[in-house]
Amino acid sequence: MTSCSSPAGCSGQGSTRVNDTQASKAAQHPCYSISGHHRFARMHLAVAPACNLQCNYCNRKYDCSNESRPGVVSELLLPEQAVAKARQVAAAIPQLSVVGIAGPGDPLANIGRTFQTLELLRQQLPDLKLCLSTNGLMLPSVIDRLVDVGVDHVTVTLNALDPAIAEQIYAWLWFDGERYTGRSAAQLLIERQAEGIRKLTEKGILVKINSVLIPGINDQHLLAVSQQIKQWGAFLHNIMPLISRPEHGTVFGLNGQPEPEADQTAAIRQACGSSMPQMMHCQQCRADAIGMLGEDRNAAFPLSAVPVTPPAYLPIMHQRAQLHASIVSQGESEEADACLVAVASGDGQVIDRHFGHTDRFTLYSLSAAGVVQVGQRFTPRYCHSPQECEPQDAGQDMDALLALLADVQAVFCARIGLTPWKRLEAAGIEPQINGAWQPIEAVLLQWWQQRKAVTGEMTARGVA
Ligand SMILES: C[S@@+](CC[C@H](N)C(=O)[O-])C[C@H]1O[C@@H](n2cnc3c(N)ncnc32)[C@H](O)[C@@H]1O
Ligand code: SF4
Ligand code: SF4
Repeated sequence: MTSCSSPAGCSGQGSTRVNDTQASKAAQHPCYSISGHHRFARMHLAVAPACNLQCNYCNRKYDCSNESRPGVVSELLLPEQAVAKARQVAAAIPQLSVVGIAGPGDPLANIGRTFQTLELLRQQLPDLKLCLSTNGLMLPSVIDRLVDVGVDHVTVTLNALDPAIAEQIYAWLWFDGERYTGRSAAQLLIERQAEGIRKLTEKGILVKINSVLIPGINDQHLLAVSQQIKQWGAFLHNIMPLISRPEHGTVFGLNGQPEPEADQTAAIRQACGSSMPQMMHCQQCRADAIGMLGEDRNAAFPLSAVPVTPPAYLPIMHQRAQLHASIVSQGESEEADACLVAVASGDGQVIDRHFGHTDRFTLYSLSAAGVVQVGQRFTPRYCHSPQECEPQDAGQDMDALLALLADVQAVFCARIGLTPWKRLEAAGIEPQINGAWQPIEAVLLQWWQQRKAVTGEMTARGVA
């Protein structure tokens, strides 16, 4: 399996070692992986207008289709509109791998709209990575919901650990129906951010920390931030230069707070790189950006042009899986005997899930490039308890599951009932339980070598 020791080449002498599961999760996220950013696309859904915090560098009232900076959008979307648009974009941009919510306000200050969007995305686009960007104030309250809906990348903006510094950055916040200002607001925010980040990393969610570099306020403090987030298990640090123009109408812009020079940003990133891998390729995107990083195709997808009846998704998903398999295995998966297989695993290391109980399958491409993870697909669950593992009537949900997996050649799981076993075989998909409780990579490699040997023998004997 492809492995790396830092977030795919991001700068950082003191890179924490990254395990295979983390590396595979990051590889297809254009922000979390430097090698992924030329090859995979992202889409931000602007469903979250409100915020529970006021940063002195942010003004979301400013809306301009030509301007590219965080917090700016052309159109706000309702959850259903956002998901319809995501389906349209998924059909038009096959490199799409991630759909995220990054504002224009804070996703967790709009909890109803945010989770409705995430749940609809999970149901209708079961293979796309879900991502979220938040100030962290409400994080501790929603960790389990994020895990349940399958969000596995979260960005938290953490500008300071010291309340004396933080109170210069934030004007006020709302929490539990109360307004906080000054030191007490700063203290509360930092406590909630710390708790949220620790809980996310404990759950195995990849956490990226954004820190806005504000000269004269937190520039000397970001090394301490980098060191602390490493302790908390964050994956990547993204130091973003402050954007502070008077015409944006922010407190900092109007007060003449200077933006950092490029060499100051570079020097601070380099210093922080001794603690944490640094993101160097952030484009400080709009909250409705679409496409590869550095490009924004949002203008090509106005809400007025979103089809009322979106195209059927599964054929689009199957085609995209072939493309992504070819990208992650550097074209090797296009060879004749390359194939896609699905694995039921909870921890991404061992085949440990029952076919009928797993909430997701991990897809692997087997080719000359070896065993390479291609992504995940969330299941429409058809069996909800061990007593139900042999459904008398393998009906709708089993049909949906077979449609989800129609492009794979084998399914590896720890256990499977007789009825689904037969249904898989009838659909031309090989059920495999021989690798139960064993490491995924070794099992897949062995299966693939045996398969190649059999295919080679048949070819030699002239069997079609
Ligand atoms: C618009 S926010 C939306 C998500 C969430 N509310 C947050 O603050 O993390 C996305 C990112 O843009 C950053 N940002 C907003 N205004 C900025 C500015 N004027 N200069 C630099 N970064 C900015 C935020 O700090 C955050 O990391
Ligand atoms: S938390 Fe995010 S959306 Fe809210 S004011 Fe700060 S930057 Fe803007
Ligand atoms: S703002 Fe930076 S981290 Fe966020 S999507 Fe754009 S490139 Fe990625």
